Amino acid sequence: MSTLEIRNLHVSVETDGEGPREILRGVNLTVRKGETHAIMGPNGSGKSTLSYAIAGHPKYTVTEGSITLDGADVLAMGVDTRARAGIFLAMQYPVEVPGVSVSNFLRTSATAVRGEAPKLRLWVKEVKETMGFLEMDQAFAERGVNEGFSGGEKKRHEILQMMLLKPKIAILDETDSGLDVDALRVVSAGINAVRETGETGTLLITHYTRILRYVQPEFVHVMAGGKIVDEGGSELAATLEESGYDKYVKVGAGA
Ligand SMILES: Nc1ncnc2c1ncn2[C@@H]1O[C@H](COP(=O)(O)OP(=O)(O)OP(=O)(O)O)[C@@H](O)[C@H]1O
Repeated sequence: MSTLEIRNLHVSVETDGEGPREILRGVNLTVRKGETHAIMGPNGSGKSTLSYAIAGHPKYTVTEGSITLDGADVLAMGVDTRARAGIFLAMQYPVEVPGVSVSNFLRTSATAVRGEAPKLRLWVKEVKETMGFLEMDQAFAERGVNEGFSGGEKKRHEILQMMLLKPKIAILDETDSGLDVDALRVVSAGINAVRETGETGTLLITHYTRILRYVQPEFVHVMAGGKIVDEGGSELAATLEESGYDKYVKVGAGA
């Protein structure tokens, strides 16, 4: 069973001129295959830092603790090895890659992750069908990656990648932000389609409960001040909608 285990994770970021700053201060989290976890929390609590640390962003240094995937030391792996091991990050702000078409990007990514090129005819069919599922115009396949895409189109493209790459662990960093109602419905359907295979563990980072009406997590974790300060089931998300994060901000800052 695929399991991502994070133990006592401390992460620092290199600041401009002020040396390293500790952002994560002892995060513990276990995500198993088939499970959906939501990480919620106020601005600046460390949610994106957690996602970057798992994916291997070079600006973030793990100073203490461990991350393992099926027992293998993720921290000893480079970014590309992590992706091949089955870790996928849908970024909060997807970057443009001008001059690289979506179709080339997707096929190259799939070849790298699978270790061999997908059979062309089957691959083309799969990409077409998945784009259809996500209600994306097929013309996107020939456009530069994220080049001139709207915010919502970028997020659909992230989910398209996830559906095609079929990761063991999918980290979705604010995939819901900036989506209109229709895009939210379609993106959520994509997340649920992957989830229903039972093969992927999902870490859904969000501020809002809006997406959790479509994608119901079994586990909700609240992050504040670089730590997980509360945990529960989907009922916790409903409580947060009512109460906000105020009480957690104090807990996160205090300890
Ligand atoms: N390069 C950096 N230099 C200085 N501070 C940084 C840097 N990168 C991140 N931080 C700080 O780390 C904290 C956590 O940021 P992070 O992006 O992980 O929070 P977040 O919970 O994802 O926030 P949001 O919900 O607003 O996206 C913030 O206070 C942020 O300013």
